[in-house]
Amino acid sequence: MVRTDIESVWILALASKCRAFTEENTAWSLLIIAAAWLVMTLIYWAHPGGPAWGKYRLKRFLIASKPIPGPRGLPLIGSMELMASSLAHHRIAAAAETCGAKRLMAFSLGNTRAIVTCNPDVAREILNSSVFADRPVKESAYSLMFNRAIGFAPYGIYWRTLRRIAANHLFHPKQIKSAEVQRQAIASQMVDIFGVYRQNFRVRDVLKRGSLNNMMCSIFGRKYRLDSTGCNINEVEELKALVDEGYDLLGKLNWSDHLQWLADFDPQKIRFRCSRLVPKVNRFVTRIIAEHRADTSEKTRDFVDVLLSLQGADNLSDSDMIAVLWEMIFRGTDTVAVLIEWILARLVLHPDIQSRVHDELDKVVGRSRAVEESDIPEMVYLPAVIKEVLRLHPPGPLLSWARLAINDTDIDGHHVPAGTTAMVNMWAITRDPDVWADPLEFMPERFVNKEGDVEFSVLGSDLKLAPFGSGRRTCPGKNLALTTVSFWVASLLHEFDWLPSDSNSVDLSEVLRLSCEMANPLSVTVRPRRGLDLSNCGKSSAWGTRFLHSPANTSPCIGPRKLL
Ligand code: HEM
Repeated sequence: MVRTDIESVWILALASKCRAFTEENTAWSLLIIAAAWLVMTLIYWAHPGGPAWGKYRLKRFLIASKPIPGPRGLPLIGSMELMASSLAHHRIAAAAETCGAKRLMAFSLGNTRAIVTCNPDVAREILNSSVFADRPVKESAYSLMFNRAIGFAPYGIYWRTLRRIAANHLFHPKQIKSAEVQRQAIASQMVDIFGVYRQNFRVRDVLKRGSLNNMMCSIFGRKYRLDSTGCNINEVEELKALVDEGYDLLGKLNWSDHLQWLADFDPQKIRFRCSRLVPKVNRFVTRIIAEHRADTSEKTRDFVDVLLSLQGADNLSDSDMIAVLWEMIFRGTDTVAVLIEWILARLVLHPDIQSRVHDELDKVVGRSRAVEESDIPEMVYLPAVIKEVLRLHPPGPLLSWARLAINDTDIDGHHVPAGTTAMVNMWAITRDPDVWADPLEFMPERFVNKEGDVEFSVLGSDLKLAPFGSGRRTCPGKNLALTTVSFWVASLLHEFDWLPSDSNSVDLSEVLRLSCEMANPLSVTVRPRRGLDLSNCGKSSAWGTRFLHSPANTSPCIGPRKLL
């Protein structure tokens, strides 16, 4: 230390003697440094794909090898505007078209190198490659502890253990089947609520609440009624607020993730909001875990019980358990509700298709009873409708969360370095006329098999339509999601004719948050098909109005549903 100080003094003394540090020299030096920096910034930026790609390739002298085509964007920040949009999937598709890079496009998000494909063959190469088994972790995901949950956990033993536990318990076909009773109860409550309200109402809040209650029951063993009656009302409201806030934070493009020099300033207040949310989530989930530990009675096992019973290497710390449980609530809630809203919107918009679903329900179920889950495998047209909606309105148009290259690799003949973020634009693939005939037409028939045809699977084997992703990190909740969506849609369709509301026609505009939702929530009128007796519910109850237009906070009168 002393030596360094003495050396510095000598250098300064010499420099002053040499007159190297005159004001003029310093100004020139700064100017030269600034000019050099500007030139380098422009050189990096001039590279196809923008500054992050230019920096990587020029520093490694990869000038001769074929670059991946892509937009340059702006110096320093690259193409942040592509992802900052609420229609990122549209913008990326348009940019790929413009650059002639539908197979593979490179772009820069600040310092982050990204690639995206709008082609099913290249999508398969990316998603099924072991190199892309990791995920880029956003600051918000770290702050919300999601790096310890399945979706953001780094590829490795911990992630594999979590997937195995979830597959053996939460997503096991037996477990999915055993939750049928709860799905039935929620479907019945939804029918009651829609039957009360009947005219010109929004479906979204009820669907989201139903979906949340369903996950709360499977994960935490908590049974809430959709009308929020009883002492749980505060807990439901608290939970909903926590989920909404987390959803908003994870769905935002955080500029600090890609421009590290911004991180200290937290310009979008994302770190600040995460730091306020985490203790609330911890308190909420810790309370439920403690109640499970204290409860020694015989009851149906939920996912908390499963995690608490794990022994040896599988045993999770409390904080890891909180992350895993919280993620499941999170992932399982909105995706399902968003998809059902799109399905209902399409059926309102296409009454001819709706009446074909009704005909099928009448044939398979008959009007004398409600739908049961065992009816669904007998149906052909309803699954085709659901697939067609997944094609035109995939809830994760960019497959929700991107993948990260663990090692250097080659994709579609191009060198892709480790640390590159990879995305699949499933929305663009499913609307590509080279992949689907009449891609913009809503035609469920395309999924109705003719004699001898193999049924089209949306579970990830065919990348022409893989709304749940594919490969190692494919969605583990896909069977649970499809079971829930099919049953609830069948129940809602069996009970009602779905018509547009008087004031709002169906608007198919989209907004991409964490999932891709209808920008203008669906508003409908329903007409009972099976003669529901809802007389004891009071059609104009104040509750009905409040629940369907704002968060529920009063106790409604929901009577038992009777068949006339
Ligand atoms: C319509 C409903 C759903 C859709 C469209 C959907 C879609 C997706 C997609 C596209 C991915 C990324 C896959 C990939 O990278 O290849 C994903 C991952 C995931 N999903 Fe789903 N999902 C749905 C429902 C659910 C449900 C109900 C759950 C759980 C309760 C769930 C839990 C997860 C988890 C934990 C991951 C991360 C997997 C990993 O990284 O290993 N999802 N989902």
